[in-house]
Amino acid sequence: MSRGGGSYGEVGQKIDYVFKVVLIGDSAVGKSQLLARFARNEFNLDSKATIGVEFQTRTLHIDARTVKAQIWDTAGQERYRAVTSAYYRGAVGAMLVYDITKRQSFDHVARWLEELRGHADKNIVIMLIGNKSDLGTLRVVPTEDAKEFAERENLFFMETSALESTNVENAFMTVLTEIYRIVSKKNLVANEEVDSSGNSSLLKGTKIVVPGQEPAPPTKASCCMS
Ligand SMILES: Nc1nc2c(ncn2[C@@H]2O[C@H](COP(=O)(O)OP(=O)(O)OP(=O)(O)O)[C@@H](O)[C@H]2O)c(=O)[nH]1
Repeated sequence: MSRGGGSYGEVGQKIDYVFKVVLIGDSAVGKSQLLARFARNEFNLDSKATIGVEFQTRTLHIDARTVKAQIWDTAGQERYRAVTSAYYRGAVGAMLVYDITKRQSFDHVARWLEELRGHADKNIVIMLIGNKSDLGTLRVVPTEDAKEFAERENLFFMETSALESTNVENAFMTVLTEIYRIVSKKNLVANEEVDSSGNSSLLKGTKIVVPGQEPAPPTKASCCMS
């Protein structure tokens, strides 16, 4: 996340903030398709497993500010995953995804949360996502179970369908708006703490990504249902 003197986006637009948000969760729960839907409004039913890591960006406006959402995606499968610490570094938001038709993907959510909390900033905004809500007849994870888990763990929660484009925009915008809310509140209180490199440190302990200096990818409960 960043706030600096400002940089300019693809169309010469001034960027006020860059928010890094990571996608995590088991393989095949739909992380890449949620990203494709949010970043490009696309969906691919024959999506291949992610190998390594990639990110996509989308520039949007929150409260008259220009925010670049930088959404990172890695493989759910251990052997294809990116280097964990590098993946979480600088993240100010996380989407923890499970598949409402795969019990195991929900049972693993606690483990993902543990990894996330072990590596990411403690102020990170987390959204639990039950994806594939279009497959209602195959549902094995009751909405209530996930909602209770999210409330207990203090996470946002939504069920989405990347296929039908249900709640995808809502889920990402909720996280990005919450990040923005925290940042602007801190901004008001602290009137910007500035570290030795000149970066403002608005989320305590969070590494700030200066606009225009996106890191290269490493090599190798409130609830809403619509
Ligand atoms: N019915 C339905 N299928 C979906 C949805 N989202 C993703 N899929 C399908 O689920 C499969 C896996 O989707 P991916 O987005 O590749 O899953 P992933 O979590 O990125 O998987 P890894 O890269 O292995 O971690 C693909 O066949 C997608 O088309 C959805 O909302 N509804």
